[in-house]
Amino acid sequence: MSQAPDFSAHTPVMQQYFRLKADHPDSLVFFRMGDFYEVFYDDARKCNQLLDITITTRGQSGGAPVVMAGVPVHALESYLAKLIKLGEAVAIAEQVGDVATAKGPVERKVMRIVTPGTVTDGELLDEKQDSVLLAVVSQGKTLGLAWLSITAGQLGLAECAERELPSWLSRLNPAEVLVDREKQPAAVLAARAPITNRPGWQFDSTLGTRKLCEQLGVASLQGYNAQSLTAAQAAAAALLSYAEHTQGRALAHVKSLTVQRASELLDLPPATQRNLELTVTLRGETAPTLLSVIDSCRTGMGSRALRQWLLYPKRARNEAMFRHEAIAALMAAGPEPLREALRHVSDVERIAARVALRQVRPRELTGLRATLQTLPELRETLPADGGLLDHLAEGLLASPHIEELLRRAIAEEPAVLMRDGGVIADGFDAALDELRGIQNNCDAFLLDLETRERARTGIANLRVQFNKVHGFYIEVTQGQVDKVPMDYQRRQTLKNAERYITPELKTFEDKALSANERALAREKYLYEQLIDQLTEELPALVALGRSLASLDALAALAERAGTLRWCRPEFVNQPAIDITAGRHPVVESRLRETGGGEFMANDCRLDARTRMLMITGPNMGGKSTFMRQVALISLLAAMGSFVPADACRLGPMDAIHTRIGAADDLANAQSTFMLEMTEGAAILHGATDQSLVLMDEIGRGTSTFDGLALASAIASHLHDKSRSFTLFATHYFELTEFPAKHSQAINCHVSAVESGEDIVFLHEIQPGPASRSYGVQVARLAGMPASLVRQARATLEALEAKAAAGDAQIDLFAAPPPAPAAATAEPSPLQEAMDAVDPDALTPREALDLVYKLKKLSLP
Ligand SMILES: Nc1ncnc2c1ncn2[C@@H]1O[C@H](COP(=O)(O)OP(=O)(O)OP(=O)(O)O)[C@@H](O)[C@H]1O
Repeated sequence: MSQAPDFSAHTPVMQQYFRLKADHPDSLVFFRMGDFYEVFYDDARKCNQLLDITITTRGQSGGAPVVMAGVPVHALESYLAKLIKLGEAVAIAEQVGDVATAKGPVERKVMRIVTPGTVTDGELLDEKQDSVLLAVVSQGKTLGLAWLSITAGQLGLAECAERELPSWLSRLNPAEVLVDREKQPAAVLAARAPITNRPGWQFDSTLGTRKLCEQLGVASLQGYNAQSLTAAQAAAAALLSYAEHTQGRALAHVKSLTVQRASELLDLPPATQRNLELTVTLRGETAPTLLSVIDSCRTGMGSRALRQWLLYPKRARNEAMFRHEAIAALMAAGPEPLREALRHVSDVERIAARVALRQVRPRELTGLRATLQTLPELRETLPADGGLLDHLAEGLLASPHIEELLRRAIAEEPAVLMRDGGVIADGFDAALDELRGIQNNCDAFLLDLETRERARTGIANLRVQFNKVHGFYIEVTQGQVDKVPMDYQRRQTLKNAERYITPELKTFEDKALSANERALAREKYLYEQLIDQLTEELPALVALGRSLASLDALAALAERAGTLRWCRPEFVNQPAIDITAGRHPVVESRLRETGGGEFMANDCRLDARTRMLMITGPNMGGKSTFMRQVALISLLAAMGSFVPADACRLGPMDAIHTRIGAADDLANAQSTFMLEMTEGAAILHGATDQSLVLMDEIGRGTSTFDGLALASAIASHLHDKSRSFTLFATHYFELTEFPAKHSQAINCHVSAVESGEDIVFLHEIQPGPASRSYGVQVARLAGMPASLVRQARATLEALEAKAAAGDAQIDLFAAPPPAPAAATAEPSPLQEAMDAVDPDALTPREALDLVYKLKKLSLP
């Protein structure tokens, strides 16, 4: 047994500090001392580095000076925001005892722990993005995932193989990841989030089932189809324990659970999310991205819903079709009245969470009240669509008496913080009104007393007054002091005046001051009671938040569809990507903003007979833009949005894979070419005949022949084996021969015309291969020196002449040569050992052992 540390050599306050710190070794402990939160020793040094606050030493404790730093109480939130961004956890210890009556140091307690994944303060949160806490645990070959957004009140569960984890991490974008201290899955390191170690015993399936059932108020997880997800349940156990631990209470508002199965979602691997710039640009900015173009939401919760729809599109298309129907109805009615009404709506989703955590502030409740008051008007603006809109309208009905309660209970314009009082409305509570009456009568009493005392003493300029430090007093100027009666007791002497108190005034003072204190205490009590009542209404509040969020997101999509002239996509059951006059939403809006000219719309026609487009044409011609726009249109349709096209018909789709050249992944020590091949390999393994694959200039990272050979082999694989819908952009002219031997591929090119020495891009996709690549012209456009361009042109002509006179072309697409025949009919020991290997199940150590073993077996 480990012994409790001995702090007896320290001062009583520091002993108290060390005890709290021992309970929170992984957090910075902010220790409230009067108007400051102090941090000590190593925490102080860390804060000094991270926050740039001054470090000092003061006094002595345990035989050494106390190293400390402090932040003022009023500035806490801004410091917390910085620390959370840096991935730190902070335990906040408040003074909970009575300073006046405490013997020894006043009692202190950690009241909340703020960590990146569990923050709930509006000031610390991104309005448009949920903060997600994720727990990951491995059970055999399966990883269990459980995640929670405390402010949205939503729990999620999933299970996956280790190699699928990066996809989940990029989708969930967690703010903090919990792992088993003893058994951290290696792939978790791919998360760009702080990792928090938790004890192994907390990752327990049985405990998880129990905690989930308790949380959701159900007897079994069968209703969620989650009863067999033991790994995910184990993760949920640790997740819920940690969330409760940081909040210091149960999470009453978390009542919804979503079980995500990768097989039900349109797969968007990390490379796709990155390359298509869905929520962040390749440079890491939040605009211009697909989300920034479609998000014209009026509320933060609307923006968050839209992000969710974008990143979790379903393969089954019924939900998306309901959204299309709702958008059509909103467009027919005009979405503006609804959007106007949404301007008066507060973030009900987050307010509900803060009610549940008992952190809700008075002004948030007036925001909620105003929202509830606009609901009737908002409902008026909703057209009926016989589906989703009608369903969402029902969600708005849920809470008539909450509005009534808030109207009666909370003042018109309450104080910002409860501690100042002035929050509860007059007329709500008789006892409070009476106490306030005493305070209000104060002025009348003082005036009356002043008149009486002036008459009694004959001092015409005598004044009865109050200040916070000295309380009530009667002030007499120095010249009149000799007229003061015997019962006046001196309270304070000033330069020009004396201040007195009388027994009558003292009695009044006691009554008034205690009334003030009692009124404040009464208000606090009433506020707590109000929160109790609101807690009872949480299911209605949560449902209201969801409905409003969805309505806002739909109204934004309707507004965008109208403003940007988007069309309603149609889903069909046959294989098809049939887009008429499609546009790239982000490039088009950038062109419009910068006055860069009109976007050239293009068609894309793929079906069971034509599955691959071999796209050629000059650099800068618009190949990447075209390919991306096909993917973005498919994704927008799947999430339930209208799409930037004149018409769009889409068959079933299970994934969007992209391989688009990016900068070297130096951080992971991978060369451009290695990355290209790794990503390419992942696509070839994953793509099916229902996948959309974008291949942009694959093979360019190596020598021409290597690159060409690989590119053609990859194209063949996609065409013959995967049979995916493939857009294949290339600079290898040789590949324009590909369609001649592959019946489901056709050539197309982006058009450009030469005018003199210059080149004009038309950005139009035309049938057939490009006639030339115009690389030299593009270099000229880019400002290469004229002499260099002349030299390049001469070299190019020489090369072309040589090629024309040369041998017949090699057949790039000939069937691959047969694999060398096996030496014997029996499999060799080496072959057998290889067959037994399951690469995904190996630890690095086992992999190394295996290499030794194989090496040995391969020796003659
Ligand atoms: N359809 C279009 N209408 C108008 N402008 C376009 C269109 N397509 C592309 N552009 C413009 O041309 C620029 C280059 O397009 P893009 O990057 O798609 O060319 P690319 O052929 O892929 O070039 P590279 O081969 O060098 O990668 C875009 O940034 C955009 O400004």
